[in-house]
Amino acid sequence: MDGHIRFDTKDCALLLLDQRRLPLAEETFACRTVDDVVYALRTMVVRGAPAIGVSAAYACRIALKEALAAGSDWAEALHSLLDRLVRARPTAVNLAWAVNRMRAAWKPGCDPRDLARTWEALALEIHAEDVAMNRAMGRFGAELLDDGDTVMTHCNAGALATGGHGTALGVIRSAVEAGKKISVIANETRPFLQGARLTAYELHRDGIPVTVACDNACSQLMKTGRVQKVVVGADRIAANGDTANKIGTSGVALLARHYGIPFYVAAPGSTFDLSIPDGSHIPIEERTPEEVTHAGGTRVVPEGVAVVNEAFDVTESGLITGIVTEKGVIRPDRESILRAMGGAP
Ligand SMILES: CSC[C@H]1O[C@H](OP(=O)(O)O)[C@H](O)[C@@H]1O
Repeated sequence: MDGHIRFDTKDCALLLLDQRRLPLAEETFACRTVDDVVYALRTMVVRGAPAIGVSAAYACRIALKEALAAGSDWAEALHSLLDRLVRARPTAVNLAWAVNRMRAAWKPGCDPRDLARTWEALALEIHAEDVAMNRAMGRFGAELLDDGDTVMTHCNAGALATGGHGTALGVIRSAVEAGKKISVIANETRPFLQGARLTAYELHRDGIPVTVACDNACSQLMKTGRVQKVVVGADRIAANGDTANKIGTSGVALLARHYGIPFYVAAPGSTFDLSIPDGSHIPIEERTPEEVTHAGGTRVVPEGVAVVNEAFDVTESGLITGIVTEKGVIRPDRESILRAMGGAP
């Protein structure tokens, strides 16, 4: 699964596989303005913390083209456009991480043509790095899985959520590549159904056995011995290991602890936010009520009834068995994280 995030240099366009349409249709959504990219991020044409970061890196090149239309004030206009990209989604730290990395490569007073070349190369580098990190993570994580395991996942932390290969699904793919027989239970993950639509789509294409389960089946599946491991992705990991991920993840972690099932988080270094001491500081995105009031375009909640649609929750580090990173599997505690991630900012 690759090619879901592409940049057309000639057209200066970010080409995205439209994840809102999967699994029924494989359609490309073309972004030629920052407005297009912000729309794509907010409506989850592209989603998944690392994929959001990679897309934003390419989008900086679009922002530069747009800013140059402002003439002599192009630098000020560009900073404003980059700020709009960062504000598109608040929880996944990879978005700000990628844009900040692009900004750091922008030498004040440089010729915009040089900046365009620098940014195009850097965005490609960020994309390639993400895939390489996922493969390194996969190798480390695959050692945690045993032949014959059924692994529960939540949401989609696959190739579609990253630059390629995936984080949680990257661990599973690498275990299969190493010859282990792995099956997956993919929690459907209401309300956007990333598990039912995207994880199932990815693994079915790969020939990896996958069963979709209702989110509320989790306890029953664990209690009856049908889950040996849990591996999930992450959107932001605080310095103490508290981890923000798709809503419902903390409940899965609590149930895994109750039933004595190892619970792993797989995430690259770009997902760690060492500037915050614990998960209470992680902003939680509130999404549109329509994602809850409607299913498949049909209203399922009576008009006038309130809904809550927080897109993420935070799993306390004490519920996490280990964090799989490109640098190895680390304990979810401040000392281990700072040692692995090179110290506090
Ligand atoms: C590879 S981590 C992907 C991470 O992002 C997802 O959120 P969303 O689909 O809203 O972007 C979910 O939390 C995944 O675990």
